[in-house]
Amino acid sequence: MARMFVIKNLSENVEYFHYRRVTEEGLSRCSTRTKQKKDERGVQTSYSSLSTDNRFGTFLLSLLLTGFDSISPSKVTKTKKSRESSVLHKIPEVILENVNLTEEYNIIKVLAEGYYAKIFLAENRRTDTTVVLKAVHAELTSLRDFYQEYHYSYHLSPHPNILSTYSVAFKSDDFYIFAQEHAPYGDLAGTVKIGGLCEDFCKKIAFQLCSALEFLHSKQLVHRDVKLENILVFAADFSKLKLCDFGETRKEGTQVSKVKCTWQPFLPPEQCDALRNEKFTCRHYSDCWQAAIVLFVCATGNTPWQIAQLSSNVEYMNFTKWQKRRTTKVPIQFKKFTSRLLRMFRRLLAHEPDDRAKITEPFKYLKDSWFVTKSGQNTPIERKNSEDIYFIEDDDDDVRIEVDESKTKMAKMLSSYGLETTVDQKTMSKRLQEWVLSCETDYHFDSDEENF
Ligand SMILES: Nc1ncnc2c1ncn2[C@@H]1O[C@H](COP(=O)(O)OP(=O)(O)OP(=O)(O)O)[C@@H](O)[C@H]1O
Repeated sequence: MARMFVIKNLSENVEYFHYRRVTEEGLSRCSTRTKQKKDERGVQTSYSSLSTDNRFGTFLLSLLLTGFDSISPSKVTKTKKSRESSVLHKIPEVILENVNLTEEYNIIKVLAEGYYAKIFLAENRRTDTTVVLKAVHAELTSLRDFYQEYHYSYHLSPHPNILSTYSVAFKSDDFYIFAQEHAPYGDLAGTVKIGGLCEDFCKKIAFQLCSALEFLHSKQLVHRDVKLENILVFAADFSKLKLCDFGETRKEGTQVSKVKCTWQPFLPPEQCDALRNEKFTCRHYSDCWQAAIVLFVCATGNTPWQIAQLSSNVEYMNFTKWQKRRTTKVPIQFKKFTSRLLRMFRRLLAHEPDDRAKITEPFKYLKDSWFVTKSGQNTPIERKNSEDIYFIEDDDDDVRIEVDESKTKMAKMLSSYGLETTVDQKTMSKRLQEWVLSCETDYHFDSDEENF
């Protein structure tokens, strides 16, 4: 009984600890979120506390005590950063309790099954709570790797766009298992249709995905496997999404090898040529690349290329030519996008990792139009009255958009006086061609064209 009391208090303190972390990050919705987690975890904790007379109790205590580090009075002199990294980057050694899965849970169905893991929708027989159990094949995964995934999943849970993981982890037969909340609409891969989603949905996805990744990056963590299958949907209108699967998550700067069983079109160029076990440094720029590919797929229903390899892929080669302004021809698969969104893709999909924009880049474009309208117009809608800072950049793209706007205004004014200003593009191109051919100098066209 006394032990149960201790655990309950500890779990409350963990909630307090999470609350502190969330507020320190300045995240909104933290109080409701914390309350919700407390309810969810309350149920789970009661399950855990019933089993305290075994080794799992010890492991749980050590986990909870790790969380305590940051509020222990003896550690108050530690800086915020070192406190966080001592909790987040220290993966404790654990011994998992053996649980009879079918005795404890009623397995409702298998949600997904891969090479390494099975995902069950299950109901706890004692508490009647529905949870998702991620069961990792013990033969194919070391206990340390399993626990690392669980540790990151659990400690990143406070963010509203990261899947909540409960304080329940155990071993059952050939599986290491931990429990998470259930996403009723599955993952993004199952919801993105041919042709892609509407602009509004794409923006919601961009905001939530990048918020989650920004949170990870602020903790010096890199997800490394950002793809549609790892973004779970909680609302049909995409107003609630959560990032999951932290199995490949590593600390920034560590030596890693290629993610196993990954989908090639999502690999950043610097990883395409890496051999299977070749080591390279883990950098957050790979998440930026993958997030851009996710957004591209959401917007179009396709990946922009099969592999980001200059030597073997024409689509990627054409894209880099345009990106480096060696041609003004926008790659066909990007034609759907406005100049603003093209700019975002150009910056997030930079070939060199160091040239790539940060994960917060998409936030700059949330008030712009993303898709070219049917009439072929390429003008951002909400710019005119927008007071946001995103347009006050000293950048050639923005200057150009200002010019476009002035042109539109001028055209409107002239047409109100009966003056037609529309230009026949074909005639103009022909005249331009003739003029170029008539010039003796070998002209080099700069990229200062419509889509930059
Ligand atoms: N909490 C959940 N709610 C609903 N569906 C889920 C949940 N967790 C996982 N899934 C489903 O299971 C799939 C696999 O989950 P997850 O990525 O965690 O497993 P994995 O074995 O690490 O996958 P992979 O290694 O192939 O990326 C997800 O793409 C999703 O469709």
